[in-house]
Amino acid sequence: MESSGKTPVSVVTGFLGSGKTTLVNYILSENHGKKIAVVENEFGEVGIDDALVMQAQEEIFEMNNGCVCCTVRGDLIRILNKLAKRRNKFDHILIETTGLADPAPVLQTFFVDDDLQESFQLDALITVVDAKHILQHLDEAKPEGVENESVEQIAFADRILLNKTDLVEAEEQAAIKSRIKAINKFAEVIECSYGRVPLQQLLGIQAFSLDRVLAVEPDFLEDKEHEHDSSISSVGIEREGLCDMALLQQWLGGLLREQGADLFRSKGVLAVQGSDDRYVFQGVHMLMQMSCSSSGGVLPWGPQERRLNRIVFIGRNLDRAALTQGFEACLVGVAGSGVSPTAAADGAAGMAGNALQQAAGAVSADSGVKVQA
Ligand SMILES: Nc1nc2c(ncn2[C@@H]2O[C@H](COP(=O)(O)OP(=O)(O)OP(=O)(O)O)[C@@H](O)[C@H]2O)c(=O)[nH]1
Repeated sequence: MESSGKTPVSVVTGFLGSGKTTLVNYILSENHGKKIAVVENEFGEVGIDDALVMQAQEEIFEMNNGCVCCTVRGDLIRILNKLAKRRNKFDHILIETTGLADPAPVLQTFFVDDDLQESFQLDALITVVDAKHILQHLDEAKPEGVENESVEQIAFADRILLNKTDLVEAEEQAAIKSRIKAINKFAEVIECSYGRVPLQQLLGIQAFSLDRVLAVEPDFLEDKEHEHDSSISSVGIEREGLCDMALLQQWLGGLLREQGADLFRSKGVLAVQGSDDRYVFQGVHMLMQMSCSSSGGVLPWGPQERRLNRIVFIGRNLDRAALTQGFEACLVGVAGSGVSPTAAADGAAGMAGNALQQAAGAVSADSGVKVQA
C-alpha cells in the first residue's frame, strides 16, 4: 500500500498478442511478497485467458463480454468498488485490458468515481509492445473517427516494454524505439523478452501523471463516445470432443499461412485424442505456438472434466462459417470413445514436436513449438 494509504493500480495494455498475459504471469510468479489482485478483460466471444493466467493465491476477476474501455466499464467499476471494501487484503491491483482497448477511458475510471479516487492510486500505465508486429499496426489506416489503438496505447503509456526483442534484429529494434519516442517522448522504454523486467521497474513506480495525460488529451476527463474499428471482429468456437493433432496442425498451419496478415490473434485450449494433456494454441499473425500441460502453465484435463475445446480468432474479414467448419473437421471423437490411448498419445506427442513445424516451416522454441507459418 502507498504511504497515502491508497492501493496502487497498474494498468497493463498493449495490442493483441503483444505479451500482456505473459507479463502478468511473470509478475505473479516472481517473489515480490505482495498480495496482488488481477482484473482481466479479454476481447472475443470465447474467453481463453482464464485458463492461461496463473491462479496461484491471487484473486482473478474476469470481465468478458466486451471491451473494458466501453461496454464492460460498469463491470470494472463494480469490481473495483468490491476490492475497495477489502483493500486491506491487497497490496497491488493489476488490470489487464484487451488488446483493442483505448486506455484513456480505463484511466478515466479512477478520476470520475469519488470512492475509487479515495481508495486507489494509479501507479502506471504499462504498455507492452510486440517488436515483431508493432510497425504494421502503427501504420494501419483506420476508418474516419476511429483511433489507432496501438498509437493510443503508446501515447498514454508511463512505461513501455518493448517485448519480443528475441524476434527482431538490433537495427529494427532501434527503428521501433525511435517510432515509439516520436509518439511518446516521456515514457521510459525497456527492452525485454517474455516481459522479464525487474519488478522494481514495474510495480510501485508512481509514474502516472494526470498532468501529462491532459497534455496528450486535454478533454481526457470528459465523458465521450469512442469508436472501435468495426472491421475487426472475433469468432469464437466451443465444441466438445477430441482433436486429431495432425489434422489440427494442417488446418491451423494453412490458415495462418494464408490469412495471417488479417488474423491478428488466435488462441485456443484444446483436448487431443489419446492424451489427458490440455493443449494451448497461441497465434499472433503467422507465428504460432502449441504447448501442453506436461510443460507446465496449465493443468491437465481432470478425469471427469468435460473436454470442451475453446478457440478464438480475432482479425479482419473473418469467415465464421469456414472457420467453424475447419475446426469441426479436426474433431474425431469424444472422451472415452475407445480410441487406443497409446496410438493416439503417440500422435499427440508428435504434434507438439513435429507436425506443426512441417506444416509451416519451423522456428524452435523454449516451451512448446513455435512456428512461422
Ligand atoms: N518470441 C516471443 N514470444 C513471446 C514473447 N512474449 C510473449 N510471447 C508469446 O506471444 C504469444 C501471445 O502472448 P500473450 O501474453 O498471450 O499476449 P497478450 O497480449 O496477452 O494477448 P491478448 O490478450 O490475446 O491480446 C504467446 O504465444 C506468448 O508465448 C517474447 O518476448 N518473445
